[in-house]
Amino acid sequence: MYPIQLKRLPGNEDVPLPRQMSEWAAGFDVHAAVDKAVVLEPGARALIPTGFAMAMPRELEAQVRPRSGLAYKHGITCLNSPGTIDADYRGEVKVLLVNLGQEPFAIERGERIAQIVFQRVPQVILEEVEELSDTSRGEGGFGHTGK
Ligand SMILES: O=c1ccn([C@H]2C[C@H](O)[C@@H](COP(=O)(O)OP(=O)(O)OP(=O)(O)O)O2)c(=O)[nH]1
Ligand SMILES: [Mg+2]
Repeated sequence: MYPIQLKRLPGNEDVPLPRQMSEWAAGFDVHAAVDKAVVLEPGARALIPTGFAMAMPRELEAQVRPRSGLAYKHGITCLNSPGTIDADYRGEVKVLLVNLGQEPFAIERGERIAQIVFQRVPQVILEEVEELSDTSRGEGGFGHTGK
């Protein structure tokens, strides 16, 4: 169990903090902290505040992912999916939504707009070399094994 600290930002006492909607849910739903409804026209995008900031252990990241219901019913998804929240980020968590549907969509205050999933990030060291190890794939990629 990793401790995650959530800080509610001023003026957002009425906006729920992220929460699981079922006991074993991987994602914690996050809520829109818009002052008034934001209408996303088809093709438009908007950066939606969530009313909280957080701190997590260094070995974690949080991914901001779309909710499948909003995507399926309304074409609303996260443009930069999955969004990356770095462990050292202390600003307000925001969700970059885009409307890929055919109709305008209103995002209301308090509405669940996305979900965050916590992941462990391996610590790595990058090193520059002259040669890479041989493999049977070599430089093949982008469909070279067939359709
Ligand atoms: O969906 C997102 C994606 C990012 N962020 C915040 C947390 C993250 O740590 C920071 C930077 O995100 P990212 O590294 O994806 O963006 P960048 O364009 O590389 O910005 P920066 O130069 O600030 O790293 O923005 C969010 O609140 N929501
Ligand atoms: Mg970055």
